[in-house]
Amino acid sequence: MSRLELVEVAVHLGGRFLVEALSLQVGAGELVGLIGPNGAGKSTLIKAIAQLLPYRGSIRLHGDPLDQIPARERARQLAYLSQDDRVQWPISVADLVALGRHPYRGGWWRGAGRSSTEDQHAIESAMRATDVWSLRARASDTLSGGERARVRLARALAVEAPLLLADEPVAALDPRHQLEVMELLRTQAHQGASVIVVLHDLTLASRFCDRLLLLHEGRTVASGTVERVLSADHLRLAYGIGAVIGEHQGQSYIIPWSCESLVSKAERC
Ligand SMILES: Nc1ncnc2c1ncn2[C@@H]1O[C@H](COP(=O)(O)OP(=O)(O)OP(=O)(O)O)[C@@H](O)[C@H]1O
Repeated sequence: MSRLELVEVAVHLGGRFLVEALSLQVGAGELVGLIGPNGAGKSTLIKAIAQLLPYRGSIRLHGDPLDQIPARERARQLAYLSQDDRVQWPISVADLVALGRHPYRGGWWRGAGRSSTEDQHAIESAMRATDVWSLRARASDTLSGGERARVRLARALAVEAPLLLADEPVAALDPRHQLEVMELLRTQAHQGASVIVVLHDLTLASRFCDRLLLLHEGRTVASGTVERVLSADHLRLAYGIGAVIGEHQGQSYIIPWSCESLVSKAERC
């Protein structure tokens, strides 16, 4: 059984379908890349899986409908890294990352403030893995964009959830940190997590993901292996680009090269 199973998922908002008839299975140990142009529905789909948007169809985790899993249990099972990187208050980096352990703590009447040895271990190892340990005493609202992105990823990793949903975790990062974060996500998967990552960098998607789902206008254009999804035809269809697709050390790299005429919805159907 797949750990996460989406069947015919649709999100209808603002009078139109933002995601339509989308099915996907993600197993334990898989890193799945969600790609597609701006407005394709990637964040909408991730938010629906995270139960932050109403949807039709079925989303199951370990065979159970996600919307019926009690909120606290769901918060332990599913870590969500949103695209929105605003930090509104001067919370310390360590305290922000520690919020990832909130689902493991009791309510205020059971000593909510106390963190266990496991909590402290999870927080420290997430901060070290994302290279933010040295920032732990800093106020989060004074960080650079890339530092903030890594702190937010640390918070998601601190949950130690079997399902990790990461919406554009490398968008603000320099090339070295991009590679490090992708390695980290792959390590999470190798250690047994199911990871879905939204990416715009097609080479990172190709190098690190086990499978890809290419969305356009809320629909699946292609799904499956990197080779199958990242074809010249699919890139032209979804993004309206011509791309240089090459190979280095046995892996593909993709350089967006030219703007091609966009294929209209009517032509695609
Ligand atoms: N709450 C909403 N109500 C109406 N329309 C929405 C809502 N949220 C998103 N949309 C629209 O749905 C479409 C898909 O948005 P979404 O954020 O999922 O795209 P995306 O693929 O993540 O894009 P990007 O790469 O730009 O982040 C967009 O056209 C967006 O304007």
